Amino acid sequence: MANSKTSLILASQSPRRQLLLREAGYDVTVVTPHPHAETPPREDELPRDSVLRIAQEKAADVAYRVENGIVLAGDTLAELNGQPLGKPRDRAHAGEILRTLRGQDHFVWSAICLWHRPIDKIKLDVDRTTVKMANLSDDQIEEYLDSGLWEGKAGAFGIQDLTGWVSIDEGSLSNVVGLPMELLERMLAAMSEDD
Ligand SMILES: Cc1cn([C@H]2C[C@H](O)[C@@H](COP(=O)(O)OP(=O)(O)OP(=O)(O)O)O2)c(=O)[nH]c1=O
Repeated sequence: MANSKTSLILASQSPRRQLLLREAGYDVTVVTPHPHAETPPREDELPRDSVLRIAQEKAADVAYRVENGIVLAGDTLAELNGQPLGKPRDRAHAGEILRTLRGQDHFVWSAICLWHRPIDKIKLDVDRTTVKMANLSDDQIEEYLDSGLWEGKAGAFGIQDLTGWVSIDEGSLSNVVGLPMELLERMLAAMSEDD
């Protein structure tokens, strides 16, 4: 269970992952993975497999720089009809993604990799949430693009920014924000049971 004594080394520059962990009472130290640690989703790879692979790449990059403790890395992608939707390149790309997603049920996948140093025990798992985006008007999309809040977010949106416009059909909210907290608790429990 999460408690104030659980210490994690967060292999992520994501402020949202950090906040979710701190709000849940974890003691967090951040060590950012090198940008080259992560290789982008491949064309022949399912979104589920991409997030699992990339979460492990980020964890590995930090694990080799840490002597002791549990390293945590995550990765998040949206998926529409089998196609991965990552972070937008720029405003125009964000608009294109949002026009594709509006009115659609789609998935958000987040993977977690836990890497226990120095024994190098690794746990890797993934969660999926089904998300519905309202049929946003062009004006609503422009308003959101003007806010700049789409930057750095998979699927070009933050469910936390679009209250009332995006809802969850099934699954975890924290998974959409980038770190499925329920899955994390189960993985940490499984890791300590193995000891
Ligand atoms: C779909 C969705 C994504 N996101 C965010 C979560 C992730 O931070 C981001 C996807 O990018 P990621 O590559 O998973 O993570 P990151 O680049 O932010 O951080 P790092 O690689 O250092 O771990 O999109 C939201 O905040 N809200 C949402 O509704």
